[in-house]
Amino acid sequence: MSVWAEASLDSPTARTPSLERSNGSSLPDTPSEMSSYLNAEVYSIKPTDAMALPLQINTRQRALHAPLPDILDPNTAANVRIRHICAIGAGYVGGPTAAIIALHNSNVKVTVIDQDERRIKSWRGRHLPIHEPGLERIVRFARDGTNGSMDTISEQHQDLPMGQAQAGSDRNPSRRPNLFFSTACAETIASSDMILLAVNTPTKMHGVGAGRATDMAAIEGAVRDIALHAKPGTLLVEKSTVPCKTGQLIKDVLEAYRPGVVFQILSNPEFLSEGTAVRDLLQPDRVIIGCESTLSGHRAAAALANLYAAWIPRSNIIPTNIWSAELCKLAANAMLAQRISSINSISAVCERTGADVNEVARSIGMDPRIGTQFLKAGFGFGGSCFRKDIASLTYLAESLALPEVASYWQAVLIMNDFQRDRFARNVISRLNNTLRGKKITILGYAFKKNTGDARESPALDVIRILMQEHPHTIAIFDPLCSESDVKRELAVLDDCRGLVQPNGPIEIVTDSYLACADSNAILVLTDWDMFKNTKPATPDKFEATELPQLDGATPANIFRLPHSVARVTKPPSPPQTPKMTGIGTDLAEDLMSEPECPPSCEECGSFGFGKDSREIGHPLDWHRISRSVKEPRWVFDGRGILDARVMLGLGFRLETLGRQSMW
Ligand SMILES: NC(=O)c1ccc[n+]([C@@H]2O[C@H](COP(=O)([O-])OP(=O)(O)OC[C@H]3O[C@@H](n4cnc5c(N)ncnc54)[C@H](O)[C@@H]3O)[C@@H](O)[C@H]2O)c1
Ligand SMILES: O=c1ccn([C@@H]2O[C@H](COP(=O)(O)OP(=O)(O)O[C@H]3O[C@H](CO)[C@@H](O)[C@H](O)[C@H]3O)[C@@H](O)[C@H]2O)c(=O)[nH]1
Repeated sequence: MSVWAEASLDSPTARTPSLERSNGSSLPDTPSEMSSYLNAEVYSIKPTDAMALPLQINTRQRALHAPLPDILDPNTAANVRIRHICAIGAGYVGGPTAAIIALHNSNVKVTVIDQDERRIKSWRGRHLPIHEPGLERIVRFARDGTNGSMDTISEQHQDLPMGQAQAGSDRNPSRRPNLFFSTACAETIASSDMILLAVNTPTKMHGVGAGRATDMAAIEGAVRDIALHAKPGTLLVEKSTVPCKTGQLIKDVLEAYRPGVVFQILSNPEFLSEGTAVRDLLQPDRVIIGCESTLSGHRAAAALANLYAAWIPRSNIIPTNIWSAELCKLAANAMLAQRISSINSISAVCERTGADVNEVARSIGMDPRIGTQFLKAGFGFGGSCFRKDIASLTYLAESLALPEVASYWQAVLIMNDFQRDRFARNVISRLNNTLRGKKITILGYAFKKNTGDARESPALDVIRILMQEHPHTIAIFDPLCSESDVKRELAVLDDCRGLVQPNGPIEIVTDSYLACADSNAILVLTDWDMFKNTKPATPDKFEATELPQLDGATPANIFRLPHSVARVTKPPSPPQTPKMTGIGTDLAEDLMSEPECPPSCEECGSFGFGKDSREIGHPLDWHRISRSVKEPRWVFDGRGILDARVMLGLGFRLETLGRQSMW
C-alpha cells in the first residue's frame, strides 16, 4: 500500500507505481479478462485494506508535504488550466451535468461524448434524448449560444479565473456556444484537460455476482479509452456511481494500458434525482470531492471545486478522500430507499389495523430528527439507481465478510418487492381472482413524475404479475414515456414476447380517456400531478420548471449572479407564472436558432417527447372517466395521490396502500 502513497503524483510525467495486487499476477490483456478482473478485484478488498489505506496515505503525505494546500482555496489550482472538459456518457447524468457546468463556465469548452450515435444526434437536435424540466433551455443557451449586443464573455474576460467570467456584467451578453456533443471519442479525450466519467454502472446480469455486483464493463471501456488517448496529467472525475475502491481499479487499468503515465483521479458522485435534475444541479445540498492526499491530488480537487464555485457556495463543497466519496453515494441511496421501505412496511400494518399511513408519516415526519422527506408510502420505489446501488452495497458487505450488514440492506429490497407483490395481488383478489376477459388500465409507467425514463419502473413487475392471470387487455398510458421505451422495457418480461404486438393483450395508448374506457380496474402507478383529483400545489411542468427563486435575480440575470449575491429563498406560494428555467424571455429571444429537423423527423409528431407540453399538464377529468369504466369502477392508487372522498363521490371503489378499503 505504501507504494501508492509514495507515488510522486506531483510530476505529471512521473511513473505511478501501481498498487500491489494481492495475488501478485500481472493484469489481464483481453477485455473479458479485464472485466472479470475488475469484478473479482473490487470485492477482494480486505477490510483492513479498505479502511487503512486512506489513513496510511494521509499519514505518509502529511510527512512528505505538510501542510497540503486547501482544496477550497481558489489559488490552490492556480497552475491547473482547465480549458476543455469531456464528459463520457451522454445520459441522465452526463448530459445535464455537462450542460450546467458549461452554462456557468462560459470560458471552458465542454464536450459530451457517447458511442451511441442516436443519443448524440438527439442532444445536437431539437429533441433531447432525456426529458428534464428546464433542461432544454439550458442546453439551447450553452449549445447554441446567444446573439446579444455585447461581445462574448469568453472574449472579454479571458484572463479572469475560471468561473468568475459571468459575474462581471449585468447586461445580456452574447455568448458563443461552449457545449458540444460528439461521437469522436478518441479525439475529444485527447484534447481534454478534465474527463468526467458518467457512464452507466448497472447490475451484472450474469457470471460472478450476477444480480448484485456492479457491471464495470462501461467503466472499463471508458477508462481504457482514456488510457489510450488522454494527455498525461489529465484529471479523471468519477461521476458514475461505483463500488467503493473503484478509484484504485481505475488506476490499475490506466497503469496496465499506459504504464508510467500519471493521471489524477477524483471521486465526485452525483446526487441529482430525475425529474428535478436541473434544480438539483443548480442548487445541490452538497458537492463531494474525493481526492488523494497529495499535493497534486489537492490541486486537482481544487480545480474541480473552482468549476463548481462558479455557481455553488464553497461552503457546500465537501473535500474528502476517494473511498469516502465513493461510499457516501451508495450509502445515501441505501438510506433514502430504506426510509421508503420502512414506511411501506408500516403501510401494511395500517391496512390491517385501521391506521392511516399518511397520518402516521405526517406525525413521525414532524420529529426533526426524522424529517418529512421520503416517507411517502406507495407500491415501491423504482428507477435506475436505488435497487442496483443497494445490491452493490450488499455485495460489497458480503465481500468484506460482513453478512449481517449485507442482510440488513437486502431487507430493504425484500420489503420493496413485498410491497409491489401485495399491491398487484390485491388487484387480482378484488377482481375475484381472475382477470380473464378483463381490461386493466395502467395510468403512469415512469418510475416517478416529471421524467420519461422507463427504466426499472416498478410498473413492470406489477404487469408481470397481472399477466399471469391472462387479462384480455392491459392498456398503458403515460404522458411522457415514449412508446418505444416502454415496449423495450416490456420485452424483458420472459413471457412477454409478442404481447405488445398488434392484437396482443398489452396496448400502449396515447389518450388517457381511451386507455380508461371500458376498464375493469384503473391502477395509478406514477404520481403525475395530472392524475390527481385535487388541485396540485405545483402543476406538472415541462418547459417551465420548479427552480427555486433567487433574491435579486431577474429572470434575465439569474445565471449571471455570483452566488454571493444570489440568496436562495423559498418558492412563492402559490407559484407565480412559471419561469423558463430562469433564463428570461429576453434572453430566450436572443437564443441562436435551433438546428432544423428533417421533414421526416418521427419525433416531431410522436407520443412522448413530441407531445405538446400544455396537453401533458392537463388534469384528468375523473368524472368523465367514471362514466366510461365498467362497474364496480375499481381504482387502485399505488401512489397515494387520490382524494378518497372525491373518488367515492364519483362512484369509484378506491383501494389505497396504507389505508383500509374505501367503498
Ligand atoms: N440517472 C440518475 O438519475 C443518476 C443520478 C446520479 C448518479 N447516477 C449514476 O450515473 C451513472 C450514469 O447514469 P445515467 O443514468 O446517466 O446512465 P445512462 O445509461 O443514461 O447513460 C450512460 C451513457 O454512457 C454511454 N457509454 C457507456 N460506455 C461508454 C464509453 N466507453 N464511451 C462512451 N460512452 C459510453 C452509454 O452509451 C450511455 O449513453 C451511473 O453510474 C448511475 O448510477 C445516475
Ligand atoms: O417518499 C418517497 C420518495 C420516493 N419514492 C419512490 O422512490 C423512487 C426514487 O425516487 P427519487 O429518489 O426521487 O428518484 P431518483 O431519480 O431515483 O433519485 C435517487 O437516485 C439517484 C441516482 O443515484 C440519486 O442521485 C438521488 O439522490 C436519489 O434520490 C421513485 O420510484 C419514487 O416514486 C417513494 O416511493 N416514496
